[in-house]
Amino acid sequence: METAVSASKLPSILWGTLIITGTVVGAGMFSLPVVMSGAWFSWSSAILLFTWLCMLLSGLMFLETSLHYPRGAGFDTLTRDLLGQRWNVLNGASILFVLGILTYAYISASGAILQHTFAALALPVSARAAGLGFTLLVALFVWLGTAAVSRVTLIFLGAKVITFFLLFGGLLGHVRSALLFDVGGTESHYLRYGWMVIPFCLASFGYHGNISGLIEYYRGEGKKVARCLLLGTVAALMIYLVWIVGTMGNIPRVDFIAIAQRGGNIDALVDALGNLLQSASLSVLLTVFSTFAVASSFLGVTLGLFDYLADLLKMDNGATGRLKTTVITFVVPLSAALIWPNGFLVAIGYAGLAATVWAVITPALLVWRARQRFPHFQGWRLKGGNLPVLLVLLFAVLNIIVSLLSYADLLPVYAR
Ligand SMILES: N[C@@H](Cc1ccccc1)C(=O)O
Repeated sequence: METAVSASKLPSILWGTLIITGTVVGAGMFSLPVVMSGAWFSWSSAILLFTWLCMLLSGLMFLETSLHYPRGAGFDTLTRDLLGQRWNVLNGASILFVLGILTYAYISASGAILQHTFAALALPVSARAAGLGFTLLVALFVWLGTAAVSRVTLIFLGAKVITFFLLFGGLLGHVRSALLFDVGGTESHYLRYGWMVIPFCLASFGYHGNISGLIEYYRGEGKKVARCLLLGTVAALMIYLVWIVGTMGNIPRVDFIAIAQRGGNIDALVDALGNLLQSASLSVLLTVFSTFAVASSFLGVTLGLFDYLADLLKMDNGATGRLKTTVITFVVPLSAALIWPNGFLVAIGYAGLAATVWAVITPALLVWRARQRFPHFQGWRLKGGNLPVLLVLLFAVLNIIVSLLSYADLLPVYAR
């Protein structure tokens, strides 16, 4: 028995770290340079760092709560048991909304980036047609199932990582510190543009749907999972910092106004960078990187939405059942993308607001209730008592206020 246990060793924390980094880094990243252009580099980095801390803490709170329950128990079980059915319905609705609006964002992003790629190959297609075609392809993989998706995702993820390093090696070499610190800028107010950045940073650090899976993967070993959350989010933070240094150190702040006017979508950003770099190989890399980056996260999020809907609607897992679920998964986001192809930035902002419920408030409330209900727990615990819980709740309130003010047009916007 002893040998059997030690023979099946737990997987290395490297894999868990990769899973977390893979989920965290996605569409949100492409919204950052544009929405951060008002607050610019220094303030935006500070806001990014603060958001990272709060999102890591909320993830650890969800982890601590999960350890009181059988392995595999997810948001639904925990929330219903500790916070009641009413909050559980609200929480479920916010999960569904975030996955749905992210699917929309990916369709609009993939249309724009593929149109750009085809144009570079002298093949004119419309963004709508490209988005539609690509979405049907993704839908096919989702219909085929998790095994197909995980293989394709692995290939895309590999391509994404390799092109990221090649590209940013190149981009960082071109960074000019005068641009990064906006030395010649005519405006000295940066912080007032910082508020509206917060929900976008929140969306960019969302990963909380993957924690239950990871607990199962490490067979309830809380300390290992906590390490993966820490390392995985730190890796994402590093990637984001390199990304904003690479973009803000190459594109002058004023140029972002024109990028935002083109809908703030990825193609406009890629265009601006490509023009400034004057390097054909870097432009190609940039296009390849953005295509793979969008494709890999697109598959991950839509598979999440598919599973969630299949479970919610109790759909069967046969070919016809899966086909029905696939249609339900894509029909609303795809129709929205065909009607409004330029809503990428707006969608990420809404995702940030909705994710505040399930990725920030719910984990804080869960851990607070769980500590009352199981006061003598011996397993892994987040240190610091109520202080982190309070910090995370304050962060949630700040996000809600900022989002509402922003929708009421009461916050200064630099580029729109
Ligand atoms: N962090 C992901 C989005 C996401 C949000 C919330 C949960 C899961 C994923 C991105 O940047 O695209």
